[in-house]
Amino acid sequence: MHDFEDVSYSYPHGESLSEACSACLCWSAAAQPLRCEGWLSRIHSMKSRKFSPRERSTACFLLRAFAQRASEANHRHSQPALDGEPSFEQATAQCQQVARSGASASSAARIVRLAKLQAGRLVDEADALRLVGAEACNSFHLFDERERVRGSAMYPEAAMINHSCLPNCVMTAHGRHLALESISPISRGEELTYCYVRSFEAGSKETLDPWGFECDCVRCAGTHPEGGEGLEAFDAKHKCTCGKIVKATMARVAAESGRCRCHAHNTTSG
Ligand SMILES: C[S@@+](CC[C@H](N)C(=O)[O-])C[C@H]1O[C@@H](n2cnc3c(N)ncnc32)[C@H](O)[C@@H]1O
Repeated sequence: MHDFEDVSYSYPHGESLSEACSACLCWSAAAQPLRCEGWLSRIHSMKSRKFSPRERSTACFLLRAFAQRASEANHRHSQPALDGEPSFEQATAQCQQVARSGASASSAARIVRLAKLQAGRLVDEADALRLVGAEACNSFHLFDERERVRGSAMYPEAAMINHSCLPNCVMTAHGRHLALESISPISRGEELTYCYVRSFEAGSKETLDPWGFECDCVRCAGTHPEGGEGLEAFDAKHKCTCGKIVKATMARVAAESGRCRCHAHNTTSG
């Protein structure tokens, strides 16, 4: 098991994956925010209500990203703060405080307003959308023992690993640790891949649709050297009854007992 200790960004109190995102802002399925038309007006309309931890963390992430960007680009740094608005440093500190303590409706609204203001001044809308998408696309959910999402974390090394519908690894979360385990022999120099989606429907374009990229893996490109038979053999060996791609032993146990063990496996403490 490999521990990715460098958790550079995390936020507590995530919400259940099964809940639909109320504002289409930040959703586990990555690139969804990128497609959200009129994102800035949506964030604006959030002023009127208390917003969820997921939404809050997106706003916080944006502010931090903008703050970092500003400190890297000195000429931008010289822009004066808008009347009555805090500096980047103050805004970032506020964000962190809100993220730590949980936001009241008014401070949440303020953070959102700040994010919108800073976004408007420092990055264009496309850039802001790209940032939100990148955050969602590159972070991993942390699950509790009942497989509810309790948070998300950015693991920079793990974020470099591409998806495949015919992967040679599986990624599992053990508390705050991610484990990347091989499920088939891997040649030297061969790319490591795992399947991004938890319930995998072979050949279904919709499965990956929310991620916003077109998969070019061997299965999707139709270039498996053994053709359909090779794919069927892989699925028979590695597809759990729940649809997830797992280690062969787990798929076998699920097939024999009729009971999926993915949940237990995912929540085993590392
Ligand atoms: C978590 S990142 C993986 C690392 C990324 N390839 C990089 O170089 O930073 C996810 C992004 O990688 C690309 N990607 C991952 N798997 C892919 C696949 N099977 N086919 C095409 N693009 C893929 C997509 O652009 C996706 O949004």
